[in-house]
Amino acid sequence: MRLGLKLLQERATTRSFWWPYISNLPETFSIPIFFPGDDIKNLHYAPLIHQVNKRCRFLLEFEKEIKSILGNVSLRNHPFGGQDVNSSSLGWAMSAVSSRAFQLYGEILYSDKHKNIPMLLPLIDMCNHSFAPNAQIVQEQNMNSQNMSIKVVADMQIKQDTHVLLNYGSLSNDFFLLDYGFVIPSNPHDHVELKYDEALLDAASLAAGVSSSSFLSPSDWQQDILSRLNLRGDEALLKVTLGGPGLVDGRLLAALRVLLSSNKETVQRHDLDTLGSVSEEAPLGTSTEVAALRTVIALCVVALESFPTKIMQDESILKTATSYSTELAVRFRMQKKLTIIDVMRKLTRKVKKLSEMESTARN
Ligand SMILES: C[S@@+](CC[C@H](N)C(=O)[O-])C[C@H]1O[C@@H](n2cnc3c(N)ncnc32)[C@H](O)[C@@H]1O
Repeated sequence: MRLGLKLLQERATTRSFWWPYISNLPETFSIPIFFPGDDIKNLHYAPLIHQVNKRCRFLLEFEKEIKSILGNVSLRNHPFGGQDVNSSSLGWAMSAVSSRAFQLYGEILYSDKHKNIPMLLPLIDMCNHSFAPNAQIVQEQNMNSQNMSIKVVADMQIKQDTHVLLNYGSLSNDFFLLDYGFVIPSNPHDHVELKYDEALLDAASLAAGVSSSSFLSPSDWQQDILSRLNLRGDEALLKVTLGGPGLVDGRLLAALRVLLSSNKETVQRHDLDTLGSVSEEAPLGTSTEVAALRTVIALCVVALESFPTKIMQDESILKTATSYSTELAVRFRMQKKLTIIDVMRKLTRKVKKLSEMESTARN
């Protein structure tokens, strides 16, 4: 927000050096803090709605704080030239920074870790995002150096009239929408958040035709592993994800494999990383693996059903959507559902392969 305040200050400064840049910034941003209430609801995804509301509350609180600080400041000492600073101008500044600033490295903190500093880079910030970029930002020397330079370096020959594209980072659609106001179709880094809940796992495994009493009453050794996975105890972190490069949250997969295995010795032969890796082929045996993956598929069905609309309905809403914020909200929730379906497809393929292996071994 500090950079946002600086931007507001320069915007209020007569003959600011930065005026040519500031006057070319967008006047409005299509990010969810500016969506009408109905389109925030239209996101249909509680974790993002929570983040949007949190940012809106922050802006309102910040407005109050700034107004109380600036209330008695004389015009001569006013940092914004007497201009009103309210949640709307603060929201503009926050959006300008979140959608255009790049994280560059500042001084070294310890070993080779740098403190990241957001910086607005006129001209460079004209480049759009792509996961298949044709250029990258190269920073030479850190921020405190006299010789610091920031360049856009092409990774390949870029033809005339072709967009110069940078990779903004391996971000989920939550961040792309929240900070930049767009959604990437088939984003390999998109995921869906779920709450790890043993009653939900029990219901999902029943629906998947997998029977185990361990979900509601795990044995002591299973509880011990769940604690090591940070899924039990007062400080437990119950947020798990489906999708993204790992396909299934390693902690969720490890928990399912462990809860569905009755063989303590086999489980204890593996470390937590192996237990949670989806690329690890059936570390606890084929039948445990099939049961674990079927339970995840059933969890996917539960997650899909928690959305109030189906993809087909979303598609027809998109055909008639009258505002850009409605379109973005619907595209966002559609991508979440497609992410879940992609996980289901990939896991179903794995289950099929494992089941074939199991029946070959039996015959
Ligand atoms: C750093 S600016 C890039 C330049 C911007 N297109 C402009 O004309 O000023 C970031 C903004 O560009 C747009 N943008 C960047 N990459 C995009 C993409 N892949 N799809 C849709 N919009 C994108 C979004 O509005 C985002 O907030």
